[in-house]
Amino acid sequence: MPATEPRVIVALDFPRVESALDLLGRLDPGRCRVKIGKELFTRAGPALVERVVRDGFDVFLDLKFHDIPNTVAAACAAAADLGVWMVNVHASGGPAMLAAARARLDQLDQPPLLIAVTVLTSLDAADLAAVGCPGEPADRVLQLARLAQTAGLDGIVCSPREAGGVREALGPAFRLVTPGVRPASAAQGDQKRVMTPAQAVAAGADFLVVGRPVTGAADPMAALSAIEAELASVGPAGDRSVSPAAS
Ligand SMILES: O=C(O)c1cc(=O)[nH]c(=O)n1[C@@H]1O[C@H](COP(=O)(O)O)[C@@H](O)[C@H]1O
Repeated sequence: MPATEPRVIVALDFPRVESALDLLGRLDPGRCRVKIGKELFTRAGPALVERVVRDGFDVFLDLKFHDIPNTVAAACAAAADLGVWMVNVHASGGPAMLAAARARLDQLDQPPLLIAVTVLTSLDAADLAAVGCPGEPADRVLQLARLAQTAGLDGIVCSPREAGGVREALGPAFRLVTPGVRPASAAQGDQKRVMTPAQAVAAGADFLVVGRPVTGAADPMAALSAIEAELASVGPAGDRSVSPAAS
């Protein structure tokens, strides 16, 4: 992606809609993207998504669809109707579900980017074993990333720790969206597989999803600026000169 494209996606995870609107009013659509996830969507609904799109933001609608193929395909179409830039589904929904979502969005002139969540960044190897998937998160991420690429998805969500391996295996055009991003001074919270912003980009991440390090900071705009400054220090790393088709 071009080095000038905003890499940071601010996760608007707030218990009050007013708090999200307050931060949005201070953000610049040319500077960052925003993510509307389950918390804000459940409180404010599609009308808020449409409003944020109207305000000029690229919106990642993070509802992590995971259901039977027909239901997920229809939900993706509904998300696209809101004008969002990116939607996500769980890769573990399987090949037919991924293919159905892809086929449905392919009917549109300007579909949003379709991204598959691989292994949640809050899980480590012990958590995976507890749900019947023993092994290293990196191996499972790569397996699910291959599945997503084969089904024609535009990229995946993974932790920055797996970005390097996936990038090497699946090439420069496959979008890597990484939450689990923590500036060195930030609390890890419930995230188990994390890296700093600079490390994430150096590893090959295209987009960094950042929530609490910005939204929970005493001065969110200063926290965002510090992340941007850290990314600027990485230079052109990650600039693989691939233009996102749908951005
Ligand atoms: O799909 C996501 O965005 C996502 C996937 C994942 O594996 N881990 C993950 O943290 N996320 C989201 O990314 C955001 C991370 O927020 P912070 O941990 O506060 O930076 C949250 O909104 C999560 O819902």
